[in-house]
Amino acid sequence: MAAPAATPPPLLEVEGVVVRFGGVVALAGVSFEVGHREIRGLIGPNGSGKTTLFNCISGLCRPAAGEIRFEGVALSRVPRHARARLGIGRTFQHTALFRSLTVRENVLAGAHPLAGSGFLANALRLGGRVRREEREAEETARRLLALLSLEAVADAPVGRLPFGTQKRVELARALAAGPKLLLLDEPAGGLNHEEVYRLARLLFRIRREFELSILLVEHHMHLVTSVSDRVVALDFGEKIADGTPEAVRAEPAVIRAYLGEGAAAHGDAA
Ligand SMILES: Nc1ncnc2c1ncn2[C@@H]1O[C@H](COP(=O)(O)OP(=O)(O)OP(=O)(O)O)[C@@H](O)[C@H]1O
Repeated sequence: MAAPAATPPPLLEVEGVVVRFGGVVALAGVSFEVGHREIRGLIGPNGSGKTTLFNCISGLCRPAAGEIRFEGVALSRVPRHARARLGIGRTFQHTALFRSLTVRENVLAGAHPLAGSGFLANALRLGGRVRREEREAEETARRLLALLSLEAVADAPVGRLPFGTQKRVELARALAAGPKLLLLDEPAGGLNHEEVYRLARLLFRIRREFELSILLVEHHMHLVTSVSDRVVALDFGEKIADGTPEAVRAEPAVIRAYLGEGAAAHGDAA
C-alpha cells in the first residue's frame, strides 16, 4: 500500500518570534500561520508590533528568538534581498516608490528581468533571453496597469499623484515580482468609503488571479473582517486572539485592547 502523501507545510509559519528594542518588547513570542491562498488579517492597536512582524518577514528586522518559515524554508538563513525571489512581496504604510519615475517605470522596476537573469549573464551571452524577459515584463506591467486602473496615469511621475493612486502603484509594483505572499501594510490608509469597498473587491480578485496569499495589516476594521479568512490580533507584542473575523471581534481581550478596560462587557470591537 502506498504511503499517504505528506501534507505540504503552510505557506508561512511564524513560530515564537521575539523582538526587543532596548527595554521595549515589540514581539513577545508570537506564533501563527498563513495558509496557501489565504487572506489573513493582522490587527492590533498602535504599537502592538504589526510593522515589526512585517519587518521580520521581509528581512528588515532580525528576531532575537523564534523562527519564520516560508514554504518550510527557515528565513533566518535567507538574506533580505533573496526573500523577494522566494516569493515574498510587500507594500509600505507610507509607500516606498521612485517618485520621479513614471507609474509604468515603477511597475516595470518590480518585474525587471535583470532581477532574474543576473547582470553578468546579461553582459556575457544571454541577450536573447533577457530580451524575451524584457518583453514579458512589459506585458506583465501592461496587465497590472489595467487591473489597478492605472492606464490613464501610466506616464505620469508618481510623486505628483494623489496618495491613494500611489498606493495602487505600490501594489502593482509588488505584484509585478510574482509573489506567493503579499504583505500589505495599511492599504486602506487615506481611502474614502467607496475606495475601500473597491479595494476589498480588488483583494479578492488579486488572490484569485495571482493564486497568492495576503497578510493584511489594517486599522480599517470593516475591511479586515470582510476580506480575511482568519484574523490574528496583537497587543503589546502578544497574540491575544486568532480565528475567524467574527470570533476575533467578539474576543474580550480584543475589545479591551481597542476600547479599554470595562468595554468587554458591552460589545464587540469597533
Ligand atoms: N526601531 C525601533 N526602535 C525602538 N522601538 C521601536 C522600533 N520600532 C518599533 N519600536 C517599538 O516597538 C513597538 C511595536 O511597534 P510597531 O511599529 O511594530 O507597532 P505597530 O503595531 O505596527 O504600530 P502602528 O499601528 O502604529 O503602525 C512599539 O512600542 C514601538 O515604539
